[in-house]
Amino acid sequence: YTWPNPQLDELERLLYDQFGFNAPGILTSVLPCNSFVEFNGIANRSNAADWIRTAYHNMATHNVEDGTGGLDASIQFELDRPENVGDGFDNTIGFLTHGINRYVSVADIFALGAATAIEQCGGPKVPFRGGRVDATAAGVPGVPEPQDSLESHIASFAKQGFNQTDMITLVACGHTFGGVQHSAFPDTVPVPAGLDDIDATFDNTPFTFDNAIASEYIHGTTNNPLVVGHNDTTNSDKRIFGSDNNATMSLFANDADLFKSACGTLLARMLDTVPSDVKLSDVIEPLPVKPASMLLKYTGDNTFNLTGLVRFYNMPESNSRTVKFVWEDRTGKKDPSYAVELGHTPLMASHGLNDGPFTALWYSVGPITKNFTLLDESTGISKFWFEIDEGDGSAGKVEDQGGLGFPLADTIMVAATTCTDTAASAVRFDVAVLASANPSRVYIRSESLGSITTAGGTGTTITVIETDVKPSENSSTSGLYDIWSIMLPFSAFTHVTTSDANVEIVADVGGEELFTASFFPTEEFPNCT
Ligand code: HEM
Repeated sequence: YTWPNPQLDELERLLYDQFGFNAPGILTSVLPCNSFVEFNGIANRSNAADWIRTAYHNMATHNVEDGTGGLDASIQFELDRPENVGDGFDNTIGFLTHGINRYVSVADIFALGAATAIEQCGGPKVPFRGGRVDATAAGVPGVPEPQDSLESHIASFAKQGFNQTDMITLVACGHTFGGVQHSAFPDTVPVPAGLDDIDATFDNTPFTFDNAIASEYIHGTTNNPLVVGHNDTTNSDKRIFGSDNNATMSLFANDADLFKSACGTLLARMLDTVPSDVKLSDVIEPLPVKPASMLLKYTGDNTFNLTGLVRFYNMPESNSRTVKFVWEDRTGKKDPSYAVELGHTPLMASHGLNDGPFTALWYSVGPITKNFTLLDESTGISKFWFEIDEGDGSAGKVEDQGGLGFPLADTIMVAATTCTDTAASAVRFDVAVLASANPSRVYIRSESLGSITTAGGTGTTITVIETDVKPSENSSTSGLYDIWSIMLPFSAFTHVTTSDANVEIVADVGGEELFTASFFPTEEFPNCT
């Protein structure tokens, strides 16, 4: 995709900036994979298993015939059903909803959580698409249960869009993690004397993705409580795994790579099973060159202050490299003076999922001592790109998004006089508006989180808020820019999130939507005096 795209930028960041510099750190709370969540002291529980099971149970009520159900976060309202017994769903919802905002739905973070758990804990790469839409009520029931017959399981998976081989595969891919808990399935997992609860694992490696689920089953060494449980009625894995005379499970037992790649494909299909009116994005690949938080501030003394970062994906550290930030002015003119060298220290490195030995390096827009670049108000900026010189005699390289450049409109920007009014629990946004651009509308885009409570549970809602900014009296501070202002209460943009998607300023100019980078107003700007 092309930068900037607030939704895809945010999802890309959650996927690929997992560790190190500027990492949001939401999804890595799955680590370590044997992270034992203290649920009444039950060993063998893990976030990874819970996150994967939650995604499956949410998806499992999809109906291919009428296109309803799928990964739509409706599970939040379905926790009173016998088919959703167990505390793993609450655990997952509690963790993962920290990562939501107006660009990341609850359903997307459920899918991201499952994909990350699988990949970080030894599993295949699960190609990720974004754009899931949250349901606001429970869907129809229909998650398969262990006591159901094989015929009913085959029919249930067919309704979800999976054939019998897919069913065997998907159950094995899921049940390579975790196990069955006594408290949820007392009949299936009896508790030894002296213990309140136990978790009987599906294989001997419940915290990692591997083909032990298949090899132990095929070699007759399995303790899987859904295969060798004392009550054959609930031995659903036994019936499912054996339903093609063990053909599929034998293949998986003998070929770990085959199992891994089959799971990569099917788990991606599982996560991409959404109501038919939802359109998912293309698979999100890391952007090779990704600007982040490129925020222009209007200083009022004939300059703009530009802060921001750029991430170069898969770039090794080098002492001899120089990276230049080069721009074009408001009118599209270039000039040798429109360039500045970027700052970098070896600490400015990050990495993503465990799918290869790569590092991403970050550079700061401006020398590291200042971390900003001053631009001239009279000439401004319209787009930028990067020029990389490895300092080893090789030819320099231009990174300009395939010739497009990276657009940066100076039509609207936040003014440095923006401030926090603690007494009023609000932020006064001062917005510098390029008078000649004559925008038909300027507004602040933010969100508020709410909730819907039903008999089956409480779900989080994300409401986008648009607050219009109006021209203020005595607003003109220079011939070029006017300052428009609005007070916005904290309630419109503060909530539990460690993501940096917070507010942005948007302008409609000649039918085009221009927007600033997202920023945290209360962090970026001082108290009003
Ligand atoms: C016929 C289909 C299935 C049945 C009957 C079934 C049944 C079960 C049962 C009874 C548990 C124990 C839950 C608990 O004690 O809290 C469980 C756990 C689990 N299931 Fe399934 N399952 C099925 C398919 C799947 C699929 C397709 C996946 C994912 C791809 C999956 C992923 C998991 C995971 C990861 C756990 C472990 C949860 C934990 O340890 O907290 N299951 N399943």
